[in-house]
Amino acid sequence: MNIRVGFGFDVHRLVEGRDLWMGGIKIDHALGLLGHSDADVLIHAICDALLGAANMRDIGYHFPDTSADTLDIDSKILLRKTVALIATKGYIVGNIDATICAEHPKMNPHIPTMKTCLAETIGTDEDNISIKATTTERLGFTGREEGISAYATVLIAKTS
Ligand SMILES: Nc1ccn([C@@H]2O[C@H](COP(=O)(O)O)[C@@H](O)[C@H]2O)c(=O)n1
Ligand SMILES: C[C@@]1(CO)OP(=O)(O)OP(=O)(O)OC[C@H]1O
Repeated sequence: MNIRVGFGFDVHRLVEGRDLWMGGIKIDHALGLLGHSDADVLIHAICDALLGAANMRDIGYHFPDTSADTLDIDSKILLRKTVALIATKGYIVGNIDATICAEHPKMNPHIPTMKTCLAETIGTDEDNISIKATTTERLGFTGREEGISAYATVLIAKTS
């Protein structure tokens, strides 16, 4: 079996007047992430990791932030399209391990729902999706609550 690893990283700025989308779900919070899309930073990191694993460039290459087609788009659509892109090279998602860096809100209560949502979106078992969260101990831009970042590592596999 041909397996490959990929890594993704993304950052979005926290602002007033936007919804906070994370891992495909809307989380109740005073601030939301700014972006051309819904700015779901976790999904964007996962898309980049999948594309990197398949050596297929990155999310902005396939879904430009200059396009009207991606304005305010639900990032679950981008994730579904990314899974379809790697499938053109014969790859399926093996497993995903991701970390969200956010001072607030607490992600832990939402992680089971995010896992269910992402597993459905990708078409894989929930056990293949690990999501973790950490503060940065009030240090840096995430610690000052100016933004949220996310990291993702993935394994993809070609079964034939
Ligand atoms: N936005 C966050 C950040 C952290 N968590 C959970 O709290 C634990 C402790 O965080 P530290 O940054 O102090 O290590 C962490 O391991 C997570 O379980 C969270 O849910 N949401
Ligand atoms: C997702 C896209 C496309 O809507 O835009 P943003 O929501 O701004 O997100 P980013 O992580 O900067 O990169 C990729 C983009 O092209």
